[in-house]
Amino acid sequence: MHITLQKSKIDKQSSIQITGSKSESNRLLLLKALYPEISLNNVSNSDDSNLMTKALRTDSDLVDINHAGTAMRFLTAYFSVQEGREVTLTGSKRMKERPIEVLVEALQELGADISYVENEGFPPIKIKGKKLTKHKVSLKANVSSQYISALLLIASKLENGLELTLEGEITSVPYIKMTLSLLDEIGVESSFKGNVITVKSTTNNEQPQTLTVESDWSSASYYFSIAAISEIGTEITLSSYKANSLQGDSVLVDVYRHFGVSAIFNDNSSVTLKKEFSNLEPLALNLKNAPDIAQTIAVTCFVLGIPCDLTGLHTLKIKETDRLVALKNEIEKLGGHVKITDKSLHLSASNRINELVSIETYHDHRMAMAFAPIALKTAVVIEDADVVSKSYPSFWDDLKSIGFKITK
Ligand SMILES: O=C(O)C1=C[C@@H](OP(=O)(O)O)[C@@H](O)[C@H](O)C1
Ligand SMILES: C=C(OP(=O)(O)O)C(=O)O
Repeated sequence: MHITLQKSKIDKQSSIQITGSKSESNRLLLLKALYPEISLNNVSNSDDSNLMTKALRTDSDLVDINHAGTAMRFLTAYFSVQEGREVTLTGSKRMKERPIEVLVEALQELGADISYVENEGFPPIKIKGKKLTKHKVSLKANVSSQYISALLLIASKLENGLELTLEGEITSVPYIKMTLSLLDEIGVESSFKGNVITVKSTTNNEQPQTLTVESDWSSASYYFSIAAISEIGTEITLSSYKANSLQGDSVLVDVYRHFGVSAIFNDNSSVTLKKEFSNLEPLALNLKNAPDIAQTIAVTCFVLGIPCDLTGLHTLKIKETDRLVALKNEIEKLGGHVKITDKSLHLSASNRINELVSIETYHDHRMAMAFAPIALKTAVVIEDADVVSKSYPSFWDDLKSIGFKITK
């Protein structure tokens, strides 16, 4: 479904309730499968979390997680320890191009029985669940933190816990810390010192406990962008957010100050974004800790005519699409100038935006959502707009509710 966003102006004051964090939800859903006494509130209604829920419930021997990267990685670890169970874990065409070797090798090192069904190093994989007896393993930490989180999530159920040694520069660190914080919330002890993470074996925390998922900060990024592009004085209130988030993307609060957007927390349950002033200074930012907001920030800069240098983007090439190439292609269609390397993006200042450009989304929810705020300046077409359901199914309805004019 292609949609057209007419040139729009949003309400001076508006509010949006955003669904739970996909990252927190997918971790907690797995932990709930291991510790059934846990109850969850505000679980994400995203496709990726629905697929995770289904995969954890099914007794089929074929599990297809479509485009869901965290589900693919977390379930690889989960099924490895389901004794006596045999599962083939597969996904979309793109998922079959997203590497999983670092995780598979670490699990095999611990004793897991995993084999590749098509191409070495990539899904689909066949897993024969068994008891893992070893408890020490080293793995490369600069490709994806999801491999590390996957191992940590099952660690407390291993006989002797787990000691992970992380090799090389550690990427997306806040996601690893999120995993450890959630383990701590359910009573699993761990430590993260230097490049070594240890998790204690835990069998006795079967106390009933309810955990509330905070809303998704990556989804909030699109409203930071909308606020930055809107008139001074515009306010958007987002729920349910807290100042002390487990999600690294909450760094948006600091990043968007550059664009004159303030973020004030109200009673630890919502945050109000307000466009306070304009600032056209160039932006330089390393996003290795928050890769999912790179597209949002690049588009905000382009629309405002602000040059930017974004670095630390080495993981973007193996996400839903090669996000560096996708950003360059689409910003250039709109009239911008972008240079990319394998890990950085440079955007030059520009002062015009081509009208009614059709934005290709490459099966990537974040391409669709990041480019939507363009409509505050000029009409734009978003191709395959339903891709947003991967993380934020009601995105287009929510934009309409604050004043965006959207037609099919
Ligand atoms: O653990 C997680 O929930 C995630 C980790 C990040 O991936 P990488 O560690 O591969 O950068 C992020 O991009 C992804 O959207 C979610
Ligand atoms: C990279 C993402 O997700 P995943 O890796 O879980 O597919 C994302 O949501 O931006």
